[in-house]
Amino acid sequence: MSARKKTITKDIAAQAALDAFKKLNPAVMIKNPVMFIVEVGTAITMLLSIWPALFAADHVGRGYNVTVFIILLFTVLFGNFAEALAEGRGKAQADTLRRTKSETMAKVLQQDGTTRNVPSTQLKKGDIVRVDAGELIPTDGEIIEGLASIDESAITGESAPVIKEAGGDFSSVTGGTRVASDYIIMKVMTDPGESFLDRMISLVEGAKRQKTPNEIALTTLLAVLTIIFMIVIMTMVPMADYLNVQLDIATLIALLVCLIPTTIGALLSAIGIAGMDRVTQFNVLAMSGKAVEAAGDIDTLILDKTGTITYGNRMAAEFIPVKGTAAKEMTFIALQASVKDETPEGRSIVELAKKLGESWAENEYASAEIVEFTAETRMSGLDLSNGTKIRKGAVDAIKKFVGANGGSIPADLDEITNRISRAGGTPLATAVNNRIYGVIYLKDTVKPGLKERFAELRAMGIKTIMCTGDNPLTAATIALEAGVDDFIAEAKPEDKIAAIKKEQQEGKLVAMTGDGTNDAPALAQADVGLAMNSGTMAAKEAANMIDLDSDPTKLLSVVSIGKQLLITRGALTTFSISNDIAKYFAIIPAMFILAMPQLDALNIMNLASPKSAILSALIFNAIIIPLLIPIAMKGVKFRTLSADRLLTRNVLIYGVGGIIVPFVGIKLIDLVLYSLNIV
Ligand SMILES: Nc1ncnc2c1ncn2[C@@H]1O[C@H](COP(=O)(O)OP(=O)(O)OP(=O)(O)O)[C@@H](O)[C@H]1O
Ligand SMILES: [K+]
Ligand SMILES: [Mg+2]
Repeated sequence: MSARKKTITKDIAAQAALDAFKKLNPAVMIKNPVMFIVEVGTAITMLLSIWPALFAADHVGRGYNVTVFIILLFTVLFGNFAEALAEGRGKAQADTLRRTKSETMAKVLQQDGTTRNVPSTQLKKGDIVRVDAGELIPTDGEIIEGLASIDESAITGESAPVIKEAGGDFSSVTGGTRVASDYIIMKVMTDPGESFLDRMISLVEGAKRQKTPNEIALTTLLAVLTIIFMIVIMTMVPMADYLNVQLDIATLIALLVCLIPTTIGALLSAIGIAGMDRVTQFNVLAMSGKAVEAAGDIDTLILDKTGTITYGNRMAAEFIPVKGTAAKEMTFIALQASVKDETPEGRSIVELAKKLGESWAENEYASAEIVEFTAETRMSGLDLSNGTKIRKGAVDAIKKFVGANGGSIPADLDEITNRISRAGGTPLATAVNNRIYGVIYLKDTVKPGLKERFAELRAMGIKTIMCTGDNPLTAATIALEAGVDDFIAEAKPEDKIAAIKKEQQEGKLVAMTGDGTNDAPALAQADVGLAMNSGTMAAKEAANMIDLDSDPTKLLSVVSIGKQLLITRGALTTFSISNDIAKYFAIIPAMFILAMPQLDALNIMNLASPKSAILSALIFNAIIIPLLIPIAMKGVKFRTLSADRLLTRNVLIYGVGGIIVPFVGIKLIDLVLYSLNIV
């Protein structure tokens, strides 16, 4: 958990206070129907403050109109302030990010091998750029040559540099980060204005924030309630006439505002923005509020193994020949199968072979055809010009390859593979044409602390499934070590999608975390796709969330925040509506008591006067908004309880509380107004 960004500062609060006035613009307010009605009421009472007899004969006086106008104005401003405050931290963060986006000169490689200086803002997709130690990476791209340590602190806030290299899942670099040592040659992958940093800025700033389907539904419901109460208030006019109770326009407006759900109306968008902001504080970029909400309802989490559950730096640890093959021969074949393999696995095999004394001439394999690794074939290797096919890859894939060439499977192959797999390693079988020579042992490390966090997810009722291209035995070992509930082995990209679709068809919401290009389609299919920042560009583009710290258990925090967001919205809606009901019973008896003494039984509040009842309720209605801002921003306290118990608890606290609090609050305000001789 990171608490590296400061919460609300004085600057943010001051800016929010200013923005609260700017947001009075009716064109902006109309998006929030409840508060728009309050604003219209504010405008009408403003007119009445100037011309008390504008619409009807005046019998309340200017002072009363002015009072109602001021309270209404504050009601609207408080709501705007809540929203502006929620936006504040993101805006401040966007400013900081913008500063890192300083224009740099990029060294673009020309056809003839020389470089030409081009401003970073003019780089286009496909340009090849050289970046040396100490220089800023001008824009997003993929390393095509070199290995360098990159300082990504400008984006992740993490000061320890990360190693990035050509080939494999760690080749993507982000504009605005810095090459700390060595150099890289990179291929530009984004056009101007569409870089990760650009997207990040507009995200934290909330520039493209859209209402989530849940928010739209709730806004509609609140609008309907508002219309119903408008009708209720209008029917009150003839009733009051009949009873000889004089109801003036300011009072009717005040009554309406007290009864419509202004509390949730004022806080609704702040709750959503604050939720997204809280996700950002955990160093996760959420592309939409919808994704955060979906995270709150996740049933199943599908994780990719390599690079997500494990660190993903699978290194060759040992070459194990099958019986009848000499160790030296096995090493040589492993080397041949990997000389042109640019993945980290391939390079680590070459390294190990070198360490074991193998060497080869500069252009020994110049005429050989490279067979690149794909997640589909799960093999890689070389086709020599004499027709010899050298391969290494997943054991089942190599078995099929050798079988297709008429070869047989060595008797001890399975035993060797099982030994590696049981240790959690990845076995790569090596073969030439129809003969298997042995197995390469790739070692990887499970990230620490996963077991505890997966246990927490289980306690929330979320099932974790690891999905890997590796063999079932390795998968089982790693699954056990990491503590996931289930695993799918020998999975090709389409199997990952199928796994997600299967869960979705059962009506479940599915989250997926992954880092590789082969994970991209699955990340897009999932309801919540969380890509590791360490991963490929394709994964990051397909996902709707990116974890800047590349920690798969971060999803746990995101799930908590999502749940908290949904609960907070539910709790404050409950509170708001029960508040309004309570206000109804507080005001109406007080208003009609003179005309209908029978109402005295209902007049439990015993307020000073009908006027005091109205003003006290209206003041309470206004100040409850800023009082609830902290809850809207931080979210209601959230514990890992079952959904049922959470619901009961919240209905009790916010429903019953919502009825009691206004009675106490209104009575107190009434006493104050009375003692100050205001009413
Ligand atoms: N460079 C390579 N050459 C040949 N075979 C490889 C290479 N890298 C991986 N493999 C084999 O292909 C399998 C699938 O690899 P892939 O990277 O698609 O999935 P994975 O990383 O094992 O699983 P995950 O989806 O968890 O990341 C690996 O388990 C391994 O057996
Ligand atoms: K209200
Ligand atoms: Mg992978």
